[in-house]
Amino acid sequence: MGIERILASSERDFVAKSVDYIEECIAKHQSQGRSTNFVLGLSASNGRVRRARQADVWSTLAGRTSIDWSRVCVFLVDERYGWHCEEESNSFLIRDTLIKNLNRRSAGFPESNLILPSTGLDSALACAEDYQSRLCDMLEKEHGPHLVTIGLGSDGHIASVFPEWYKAVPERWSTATQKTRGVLVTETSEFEVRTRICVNLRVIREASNILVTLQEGSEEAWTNVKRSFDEERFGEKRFAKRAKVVEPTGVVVSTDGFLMVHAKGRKPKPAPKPPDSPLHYVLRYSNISAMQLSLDKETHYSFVVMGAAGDLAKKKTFPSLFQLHLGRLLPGSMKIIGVDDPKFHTDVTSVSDFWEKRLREYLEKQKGWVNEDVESFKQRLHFVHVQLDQPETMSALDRRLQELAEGRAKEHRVFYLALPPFLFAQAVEHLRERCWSKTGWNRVVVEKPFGKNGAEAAALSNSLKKYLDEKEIFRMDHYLAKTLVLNLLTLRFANRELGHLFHCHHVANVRITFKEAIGVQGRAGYFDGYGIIRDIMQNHLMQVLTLVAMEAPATLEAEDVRDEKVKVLKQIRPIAPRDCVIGQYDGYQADPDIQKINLKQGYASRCPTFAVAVLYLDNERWSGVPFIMKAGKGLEVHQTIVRIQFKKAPPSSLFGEQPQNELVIRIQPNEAIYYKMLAKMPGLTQQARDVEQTVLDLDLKKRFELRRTPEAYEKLIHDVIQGESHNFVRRDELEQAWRIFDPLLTTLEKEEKREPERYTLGSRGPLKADMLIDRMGFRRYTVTGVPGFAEDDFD
Ligand SMILES: NC(=O)C1=CN([C@@H]2O[C@H](COP(=O)(O)OP(=O)(O)OC[C@H]3O[C@@H](n4cnc5c(N)ncnc54)[C@H](OP(=O)(O)O)[C@@H]3O)[C@@H](O)[C@H]2O)C=CC1
Ligand SMILES: O=C1O[C@H](COP(=O)(O)O)[C@@H](O)[C@H](O)[C@H]1O
Repeated sequence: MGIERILASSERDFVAKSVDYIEECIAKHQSQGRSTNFVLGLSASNGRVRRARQADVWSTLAGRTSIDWSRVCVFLVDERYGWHCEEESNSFLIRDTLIKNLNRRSAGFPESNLILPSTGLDSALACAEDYQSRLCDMLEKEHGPHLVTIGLGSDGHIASVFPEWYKAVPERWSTATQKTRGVLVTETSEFEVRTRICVNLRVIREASNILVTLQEGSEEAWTNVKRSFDEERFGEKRFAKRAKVVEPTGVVVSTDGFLMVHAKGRKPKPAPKPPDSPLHYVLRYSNISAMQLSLDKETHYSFVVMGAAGDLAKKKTFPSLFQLHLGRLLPGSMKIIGVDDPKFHTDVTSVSDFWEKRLREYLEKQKGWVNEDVESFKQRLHFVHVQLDQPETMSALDRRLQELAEGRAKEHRVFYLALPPFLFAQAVEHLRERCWSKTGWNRVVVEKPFGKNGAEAAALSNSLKKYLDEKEIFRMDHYLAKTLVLNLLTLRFANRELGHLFHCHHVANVRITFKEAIGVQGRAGYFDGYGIIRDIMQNHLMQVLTLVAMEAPATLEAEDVRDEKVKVLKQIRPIAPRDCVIGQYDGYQADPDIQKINLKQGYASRCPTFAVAVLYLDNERWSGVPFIMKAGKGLEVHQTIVRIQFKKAPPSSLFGEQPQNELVIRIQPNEAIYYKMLAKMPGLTQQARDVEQTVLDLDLKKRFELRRTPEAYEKLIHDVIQGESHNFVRRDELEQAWRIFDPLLTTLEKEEKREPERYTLGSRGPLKADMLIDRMGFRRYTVTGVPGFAEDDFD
């Protein structure tokens, strides 16, 4: 009886050490040439963070090839009963991780060796009885369990034996500790699923090995179990005497961070009353290995959000940080510090204001968390006031960050500027002078807009350059982290044959289209100063175009990818004003913010909420192929699509007049790649008329069984912390993008003062835009392959 304690220094280490432990137990059993199967009892955890950790352990375990999986039986230590969402059950988690991965690599695990409760049965009792009979037969036959994994809860519970449940009714404790193996129906008010199916403590304590994971929040429960256990075994005096050199449980610290057990002692006396944790009871009979995630004592991370009380921070930055927290993707020792100026946001004066008035609404909208997840996220959060016109407040921020680092040797800092661009330079100057870590790296994230034209962007870059090295600047364009934008290089260069189709030999035109159904509500003030060309085309769509058109980079390293992007950008001609149509939706002028602007400037806003522009690349690959960019707000749908329309076969070719093939990459919503191509319809004849356009379809959600695709902001924030800069915009990319758009913007705004075409809110945009697209040679084929044109069916 005793405890071996295993300390893991990071999430990755936790998973590796847990899997190593389980693998070792199984390998030892199997190498002894026993005739019985190894019986592994698994329990899941509550809360998204812990379940994600569990899922990682089980998926990784499935990859261990030293295990003979045909000789392993797996059962569930506990399950939620009456949970109507199947995906949240523990059985689903096992199937979705361990079993799925074992099957994927044909590891020979027999389905009959998986024993799970049937929660579809009519009552919890019937479920428990049924499970007990199947489980106990297996345990009897295999002389198991050989290993049981359990977590310790903050209330001291293990598996689904909750102190509140057995303390409420005295007989329940004897049921939980009955002399024969059994399955219980228990209850908890702690978690969203109250009724539980759980093996009794006899099953757990009979296991040859028990692995207890001590998760966030269970430290106190763990200390209490140890204390009362030691008092029972050694008495208080012995406890005090031994405490100096050896932990009271008999645990000796070894230099590699593992704690080894040398517990010896008397026979335990039966507990007079139910203990505060069932773990106490199990400990009296079993050897236990306790796995604990300990915080990194060397390195501290601060993620500082400047402008934390603003719109971007609450809508994008903090929800993404929360998701990363839920996915265990933030370093354990990372603190998140919201920083704002009390002059601008007088309602936020403390961290609790910040939580209540800014974050709560947006974070609680996210799915799949439980209170523990929110509480552990809150532990990371701090709020500090800084006034950029009072630099000493920046020094106070520095002192606060040092305090939070608690004397760790290395301190890394991310400064995320969720600020208007006119404040970037001032903020960076003060940060660099007063708030720069001297013991670790510093990174600054800036958000678009990067100026209103090339000259402004260059001035901004120059002022940042005064204080920062280019590798310390992370210019964010969130389109670069959308799942299918990230996929573009893979699609083109991993599929070599497909890559060859991206060439003027085959392509008639390329369309890159962004449509938003909403207008500029709430952002009119900002938007009117920029317009759709600067807001969407010059950055987001230009980045997409670059990835569609560029040559293969030498490697996937950041600088190689960005070098190649700059190369193709340099080959793009500035847009000719005749190749552009702009529009504004009806009702834009009625926005109260726009009316104020109109009054001030003395004329009705000419800001485009819609634009189509045609770009040409002067290089071997793309010569003569029009790239048609379209972006609009207040349109008929919300979607972003890249459509590569291939050349038409000659009229007298084998199959006559046929629609053009298209490769479509739907970036959002519902990420998909589909290829509209020709096929012969089933039937006896084989004529040109039997050919029809059909679709080869890759729906990413269905194909990869994705339950949730990460938000682009999550990916980019994670990249910043990792120091991965390939999805951020380099200064020269930005300069090139402005070179392409600057002449067009000058002509539209200063020379022609062009009035935008009006279009109905919720329509496809102005007719003139379709006429331009038609002139560029794009032909629309309906789903059945019939050509169509806007004039015929304009809505
Ligand atoms: N995996 C999947 O999920 C798949 C889904 N589909 C769905 O099937 C439907 C048809 O797909 P698809 O054939 O690719 O796309 P559409 O027929 O919807 O659009 C094809 C092209 O025609 C243009 N267009 C549409 N309406 C008009 C119009 N009235 N006048 C002029 N041009 C027009 C569009 O341009 P513009 O962008 O300017 O409107 C677009 O570029 C879509 O809803 C698509 O999502 C199809 C295949 C696979
Ligand atoms: O950067 C911007 O992007 C959003 C659209 O982003 P998405 O990820 O929802 O496609 C747009 O609404 C906004 O005007 C623009 O500034």
